[in-house]
Formats: sequence, C-alpha cells, structure tokens
Amino acid sequence: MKKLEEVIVEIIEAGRFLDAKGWVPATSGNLSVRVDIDKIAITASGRHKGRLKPEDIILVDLEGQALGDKKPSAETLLHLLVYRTFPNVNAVVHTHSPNATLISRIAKGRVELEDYELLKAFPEIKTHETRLSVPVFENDQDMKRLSEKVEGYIKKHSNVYGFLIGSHGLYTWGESMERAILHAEAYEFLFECEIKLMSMR
Ligand SMILES: CSC[C@@H](O)[C@@H](O)C(=O)COP(=O)(O)O
Ligand SMILES: [Zn+2]
Repeated sequence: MKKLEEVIVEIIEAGRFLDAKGWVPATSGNLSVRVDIDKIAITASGRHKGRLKPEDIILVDLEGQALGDKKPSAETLLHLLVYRTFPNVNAVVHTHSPNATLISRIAKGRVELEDYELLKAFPEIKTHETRLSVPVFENDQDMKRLSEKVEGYIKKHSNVYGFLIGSHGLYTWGESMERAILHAEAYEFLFECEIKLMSMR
C-alpha cells in the first residue's frame, strides 16, 4: 500500500488529467484509492476534480463513514462495492463524459463492445475477437438501492471492468490509479466509436 501522502498526490493528478479531457465537468466525477485493508481515500463531495487540494481527499471506512468532518463523495457506496467485490482493485474512477452520458442514454441494458483491438487494454483480454459487455443501470439518487443493484449484477457476471449509469456516467477501476485511468481512456475511445457507428446507420 502507498503512503497517504503519495495517494493524495495521485488522486489530485488523476483529477487534473480527467478534467483536461473534459470528463469531469462542473464538480462531477469522483476518485478513490484503497489505502489500507479497512480505509479508502476518496474525493470530498462537491469539489471540482480538476482543482483538488490535499484537504479535498478524505478517508472513509468500508461502511462509508468519514474518518473526519468532511462529507465524502455522495457516491461513496459505488466505490466501496467495487473494493468489496474485487480484492485486487486499488483504485476507482467515475467520469461524466459526453460519450459515457450519451451512450448510456441510447443503450438499453448494456453496451456491447466487440471486435475492437483496443479491448486488449482490459485485463485478460488477449484478442480483438472478444465481446465485452458494459452494463447500464438506471440512474438513482438512492445510492444504497443503486449500489445493491450494481453489486448484485457484478457478483453474477465475469469480466466486468466498468459499468454505466444512465444519463450520468461511467465507473471503472484497476489495480492502480494508472490502470483505472487507462481503462477510462479505453472505454471513452470505444464509446466514441460506437456513437459514431450508430450515427452512420
Ligand atoms: C454535480 S452533478 C454530479 C454529482 O451529482 C455526482 O453524480 C458526481 O459525480 C459527483 O458527486 P460528489 O458527491 O461530488 O462525488
Ligand atoms: Zn456522478
């Protein structure tokens, strides 16, 4: 596990990267890193992810209780379910890009990505001759209800590297922040291709 100081810098730099891409507009999005067996560092609620300061990164326990007085992300439960489900995952990112928001409005139930060379950006995928499903969940302000639905799906399906929330955005993760950002980039590219393909039909 990295030291908390290193994790804070990592989250701030990742937020700047996502902001530079236009994927976390208007304080949307959130990022987290596992810092200990029972502690997660996560962005405080309502902060602009391109302009994070060290004090905007706070610690929560595995129930989502803040270990301090700042309010953690409103979507903390969606991060915690990922850490609970995948012991090898150490970073989760959530973006609100136009592509993720749009394709999650168009797709019914899931986005099917197949025959793309870039699918090899995801773990264990070694060939373009793959179909990767990205589940789409209806948006819901009741995070407990939404997180239970997502966790139920992920527990029943293999090869899930991310999920979409309808008209909202993308969640993805990785063994490190670097891998989580790489997966976000790959999803963004693939969603853009799919949206352009749909517009050509
Ligand atoms: C500002 S609209 C986006 C928010 O409602 C939410 O979806 C989001 O991604 C950020 O919530 P936050 O509580 O700041 O982590
Ligand atoms: Zn969001």
